[in-house]
Amino acid sequence: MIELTGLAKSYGRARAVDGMDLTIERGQTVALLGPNGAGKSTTIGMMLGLVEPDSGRARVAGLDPVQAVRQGKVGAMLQEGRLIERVTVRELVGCVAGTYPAPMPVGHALELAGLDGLGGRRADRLSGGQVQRVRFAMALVGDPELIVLDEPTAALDVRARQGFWTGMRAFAERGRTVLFSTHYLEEADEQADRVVVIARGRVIADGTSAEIKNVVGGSTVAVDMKELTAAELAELPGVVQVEIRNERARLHTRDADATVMALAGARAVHNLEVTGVDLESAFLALTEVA
Ligand SMILES: Nc1ncnc2c1ncn2[C@@H]1O[C@H](COP(=O)(O)OP(=O)(O)OP(=O)(O)O)[C@@H](O)[C@H]1O
Repeated sequence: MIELTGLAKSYGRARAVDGMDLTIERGQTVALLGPNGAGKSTTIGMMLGLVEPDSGRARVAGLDPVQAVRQGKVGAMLQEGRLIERVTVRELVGCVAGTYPAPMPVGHALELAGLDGLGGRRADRLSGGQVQRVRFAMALVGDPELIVLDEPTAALDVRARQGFWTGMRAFAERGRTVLFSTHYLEEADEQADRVVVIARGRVIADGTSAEIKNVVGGSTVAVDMKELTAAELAELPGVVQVEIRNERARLHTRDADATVMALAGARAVHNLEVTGVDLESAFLALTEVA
């Protein structure tokens, strides 16, 4: 659905996107995760044909991004953009629907975006969170093959955020492709099939959130020390570091399953505890070393 090859864009001396290669299959929900200034918005801008790359190529649904947008294959929700004044929410969303070849009924888009009851409200008399939902309805009303959302939940409170993701999942379940950028690691973890971490304009990690966690720290396996010495524990499969405190060993491992199996083989499982690295630590470690 999306194919970026060697995509690059600089603003003066700042290299916003620095040779981005990324392929996203149809039907995937992908999070683009990265710190401020990582290049997420610039990448999205190039995918939508809004930003001209210096080099490399972006293809969307096999087309040049501008063509893909013109043919109604893409819906987008960008970070800024005021709504047109003096029209109702339903009129506004209906107007956007009219620019797509096969839109969904406006009422359905309003429902997915959590706007039922607000269709008759003037678009310039809404709260920040409601505006955000109207922009979501505008992005999905065309029933596009791909929806691209740049930090979609930035202005939403916890409840509105939950509502937003319910609507987004319902949309994704129609077999649609979703790409969203976020700083919220929990969102990437919970909502995406795949997490692409970018820093300094490059992809630095790409996989399921479980895989991303594994790349960095894997897990910690703790056991009471009995049968094995510290040196023997350090030799177990997956183990990268051993800490011993009060007769208890904490093994940092890249493969908790293999480590635990080996411990079991040595009959050295006593008070076993396995903890995973959370995505937050994985993300920080990745973006620091990038
Ligand atoms: N129009 C512009 N003019 C000059 N520099 C820009 C412009 N847009 C982006 N940049 C620079 O390019 C880099 C990448 O910015 P971009 O907005 O793509 O990152 P981002 O990951 O979306 O950040 P954020 O999470 O803060 O929105 C930053 O260093 C930014 O200052």
